[in-house]
Amino acid sequence: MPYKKFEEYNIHVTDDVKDRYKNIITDLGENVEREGLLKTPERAAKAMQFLTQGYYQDAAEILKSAMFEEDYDDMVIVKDIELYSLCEHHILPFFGKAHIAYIPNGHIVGLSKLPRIVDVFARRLQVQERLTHDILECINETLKPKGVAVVIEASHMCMMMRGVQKQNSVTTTSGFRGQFEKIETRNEFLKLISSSLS
Ligand SMILES: Nc1nc2c(ncn2[C@@H]2O[C@H](COP(=O)(O)OP(=O)(O)OP(=O)(O)O)[C@@H](O)[C@H]2O)c(=O)[nH]1
Ligand SMILES: [Zn+2]
Repeated sequence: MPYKKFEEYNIHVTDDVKDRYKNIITDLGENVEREGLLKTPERAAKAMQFLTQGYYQDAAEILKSAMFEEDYDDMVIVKDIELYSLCEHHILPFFGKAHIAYIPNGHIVGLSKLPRIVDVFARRLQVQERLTHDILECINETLKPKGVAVVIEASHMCMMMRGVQKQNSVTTTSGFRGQFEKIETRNEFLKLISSSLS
């Protein structure tokens, strides 16, 4: 998908999405003309566009914008990165934490860029497994580190508010590339994030 600024996309899509929300709310049995709902289609359209803005952002460009030459070749971990995404099956939220580690290979990356790319991939219709791999592969292909690891723990509203209605289940997904495929390196990472794991 071509990269387009969120603001550009925002302007021309809002009216179409707003009209569709009007129809959905009416079909659900509500009166869209009552005072409390008058602005709801527009608010919902803006909220949904915000939550899916990742389609119009380029995660690799974000990483490339802050890569610095550096000899450091030990593990770098950013843990407890909160994330909010939408499950592609029900368009209901899933939310939790991402933990990311990499071992530099001549370049380090600006730390804030890791949470930023989590948001880029989370703000799309997702499954947790693909979200995990999107983040992993983006770092692997762009930064070309000696190793990269991503762990995501999340709760899915589609399993809480409806369906199976389980309030306490947490889903963990993980991906490991390069040196993290070695058990000792992987274990060191898991130990360092263990206080954050549920
Ligand atoms: N693997 C995976 N499954 C997910 C994710 N988010 C939601 N799901 C599941 O997607 C599945 C869709 O299954 P279906 O049987 O087609 O849908 P459903 O009838 O609404 O299923 P129930 O949720 O069991 O009521 C469900 O089992 C959800 O729990 C995710 O991120 N990863
Ligand atoms: Zn779901």
